[in-house]
Amino acid sequence: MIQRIAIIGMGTMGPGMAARLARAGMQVSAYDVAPPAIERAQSMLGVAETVLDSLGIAAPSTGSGTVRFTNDIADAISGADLVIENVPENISVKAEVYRLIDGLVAPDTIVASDTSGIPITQLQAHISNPARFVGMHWSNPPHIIPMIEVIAGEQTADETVQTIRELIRSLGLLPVVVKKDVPGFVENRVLYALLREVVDLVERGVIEPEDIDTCVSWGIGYKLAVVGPMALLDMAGLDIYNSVSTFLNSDLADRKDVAPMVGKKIAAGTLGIKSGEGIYSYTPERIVELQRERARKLVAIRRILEGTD
Ligand SMILES: NC(=O)C1=CN([C@@H]2O[C@H](COP(=O)(O)OP(=O)(O)OC[C@H]3O[C@@H](n4cnc5c(N)ncnc54)[C@H](O)[C@@H]3O)[C@@H](O)[C@H]2O)C=CC1
Ligand SMILES: Cc1ncc(C(=O)O)c(C(=O)O)c1O
Repeated sequence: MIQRIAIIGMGTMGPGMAARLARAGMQVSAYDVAPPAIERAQSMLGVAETVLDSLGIAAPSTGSGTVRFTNDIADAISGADLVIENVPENISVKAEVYRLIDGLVAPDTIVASDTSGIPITQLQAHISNPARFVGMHWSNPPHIIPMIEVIAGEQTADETVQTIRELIRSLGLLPVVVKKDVPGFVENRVLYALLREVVDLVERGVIEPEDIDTCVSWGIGYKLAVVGPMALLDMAGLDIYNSVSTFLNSDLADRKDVAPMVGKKIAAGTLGIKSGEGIYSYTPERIVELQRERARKLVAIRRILEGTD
């Protein structure tokens, strides 16, 4: 049974994951190579805990369920039943972390990666016990979004997939097992198809960013939270889908590279919220306000969808 979990990498995703796992009674140890990241993660943990309170996900009454920060990877991993690698989406950075983990874990410890879409088969080539290596892809913000993808690589044992699936279920979350180790898995294949199209539409001057956000959030986004895309096909009618696809599919964005608009913004140092400007501009006050407002709305919607409101 999984009780002790080490998270390696405490940037954007780590603190929310740690908070959520601790609420389920897990003993979490949290490590990052960068001391400022640990400092930031400590305050982000507090924010995530407040959101979990508002979701009604109470801390265990038994005194279990803690998050312990450490700047020593051996200390973080010692005694862990599960190690979740959560470092940047770069195969050589991840491989170097697996090399370190390899020398520290017990033979039966499961090592999971929160990769957004690097095939698990590629990642597990860098670890000496690939049968115990699995993809565990959380969605951002991880303390609020209940769905987690579970992905086996070619060498992952079925038992490893089942253990992680059961762990996610025991947290009260929704595991989705992806049956083939395709790049991007499923969530990001769907998201990136949408992102490629919206960036293309803005780049071609078809629509302004604010208007496409309204169109997607209040049109398909709002609807998809209630009616999944396969169910939506039935709601619209397969004959309609067939008619529209006949003229539309060949006109959809299909570029293989990344749109120039994105490269230009990155070259100018405008990366989004983290640099104060991206598609939109953000003041520090606006960032705090947006984070609060988004968490509040996501919590409210989730409670309604779960029927708890
Ligand atoms: N940002 C997002 O929306 C999502 C990201 N992911 C995936 O999760 C993983 C982490 O992503 P983020 O949290 O966004 O990245 P991030 O860049 O915000 O944080 C990564 C953290 O890893 C630390 N780090 C770097 N090298 C390290 C090492 N050798 N040992 C320990 N720590 C190290 C960095 O100091 C940083 O704090 C990536 O694989 C990413 O693709 C998955 C779901 C959503
Ligand atoms: C833009 C973007 N890219 C990747 C991910 C991910 O799931 O890995 C997300 C996310 O929201 O979680 C994302 O927004």
